Amino acid sequence: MGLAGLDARILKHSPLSGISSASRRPRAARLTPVPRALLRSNVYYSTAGPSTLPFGKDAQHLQEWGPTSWRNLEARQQPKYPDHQALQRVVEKLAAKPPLVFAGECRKLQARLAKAATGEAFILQGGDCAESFTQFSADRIRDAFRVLLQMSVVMMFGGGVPVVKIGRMAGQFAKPRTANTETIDDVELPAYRGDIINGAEFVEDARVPDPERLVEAYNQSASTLNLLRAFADGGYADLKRVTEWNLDFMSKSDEGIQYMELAKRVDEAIQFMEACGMDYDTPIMTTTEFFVSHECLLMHYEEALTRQDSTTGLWYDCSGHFLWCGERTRQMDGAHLEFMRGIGNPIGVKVSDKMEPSELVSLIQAFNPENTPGRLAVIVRMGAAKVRKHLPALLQAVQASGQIVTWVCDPMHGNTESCNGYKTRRYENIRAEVEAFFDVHEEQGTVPGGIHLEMTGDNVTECIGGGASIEETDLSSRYHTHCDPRLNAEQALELSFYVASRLRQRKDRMAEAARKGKLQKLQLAH
Ligand SMILES: O=C[C@H](O)[C@H](O)COP(=O)(O)O
Ligand SMILES: C=C(OP(=O)(O)O)C(=O)O
Repeated sequence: MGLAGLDARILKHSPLSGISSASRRPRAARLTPVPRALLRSNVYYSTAGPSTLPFGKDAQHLQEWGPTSWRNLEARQQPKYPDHQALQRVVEKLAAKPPLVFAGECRKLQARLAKAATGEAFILQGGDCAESFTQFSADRIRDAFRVLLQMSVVMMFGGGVPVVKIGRMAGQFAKPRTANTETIDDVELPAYRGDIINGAEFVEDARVPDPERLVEAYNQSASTLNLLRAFADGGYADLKRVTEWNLDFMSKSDEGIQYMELAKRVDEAIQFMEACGMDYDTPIMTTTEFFVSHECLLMHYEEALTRQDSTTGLWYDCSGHFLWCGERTRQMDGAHLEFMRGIGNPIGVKVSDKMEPSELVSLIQAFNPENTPGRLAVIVRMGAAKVRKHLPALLQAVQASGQIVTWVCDPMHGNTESCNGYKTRRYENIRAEVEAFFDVHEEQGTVPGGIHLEMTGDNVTECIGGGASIEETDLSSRYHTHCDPRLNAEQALELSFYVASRLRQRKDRMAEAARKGKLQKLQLAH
């Protein structure tokens, strides 16, 4: 968003055909105040920049592609709707609705992701595991947005790089499941697959997939986006409000206090720059860019929101700026890959330890045949120990093939465990995976480009540990997620301080390498 310089294209509706049947942790390193870095870190946001096209209009792979070509292939993790005509009516209705995002915004995000691939920016992607109809409220959206803003300030100020903010919001409704059914007390029902598909209550009626839910998800996404755009552009994200973003329940926590110290330094830096004569009232300082993303899972929803950009002729899935392909649906011959390879949005693919290096190279080739920087993020989710074991070979294979991708760490999905009947994750394991991710990149000379988190601005007790000291026995107290456990605001902020310290180290190393390179050149010249 950050609509300054927004290149809003007029989009044509796609010619859709009918539906086929078918305890305390060690503190992060102290951060040094670097006012100039803060200001510099925003510089490239001031211009729209070149619009990176994901592929040429006549790209070979687009010849046989269309928004419906996925239907010829197996689509995993799809609901079985009892009434296909009802589904068809809903898809036609959605196809006539306005796009939620614009092609120009997607291209802008792609340019940001390209920066993250080379270490000139860092991605912060976060939000609910699954958005819910019943928990939808303006306050919850504001609180999630606010924590993401706080985290980005910590990472920008501490790490000295621009942070690209992407919410798992405004469309993150559909969930892939390990099992098709759920059994409680000998009663077996279809699994809950996200509010866009069926209801979470453990009763038979709720679990029947209902196509009308696609419309409700679209409407909720439109309202969420509307609010997010207002927060991003309407004064809430003004850097002068940096000290006001702390959530009330965090004001006395270690993370809240550490954040306030940092925020005051940012505030002083702004005052200093103003005293120097800087004109504060520019969009760079008073607004922010914010993008939205979700898993590209429910194919009929994605197809219905796919539109052709009239200026470039390319197709964009206008349900969100960034879409990712999940670990369970990334088969080379599957419908999800087929659909995603043709859309112009920047995309991601989740990768576990099951991925072989050669398979990853083929997958990247399929998703990004023209090797466009920023087009593809590889989101690694393996668990800390597995990252150290398996990631080096993946990095080496991709490097050897010359492929440009943005490497992102999802430290949530490889660390899920069961405790007292709850699905949970331990903060220490999450942090260990982030640490391993940075370490391995450092060893391999590659670039850690971002972090992907299931998190919330709420004071929930779903993940164990961290400075918040949530214990196993606390899980029952505020466990609100409909699917997977999320970091609460305090835990998420704590993690951002750790990431900031690693970004700072990375920046210092890059500066040192550049200095040595210059010195070497000078020595060679004499
Ligand atoms: O969020 C991701 C998946 O939907 C989730 O981890 C699957 O969980 P399950 O193994 O309980 O189905
Ligand atoms: C399902 C998800 O992830 P994965 O595909 O990595 O399991 C998710 O991010 O919600």
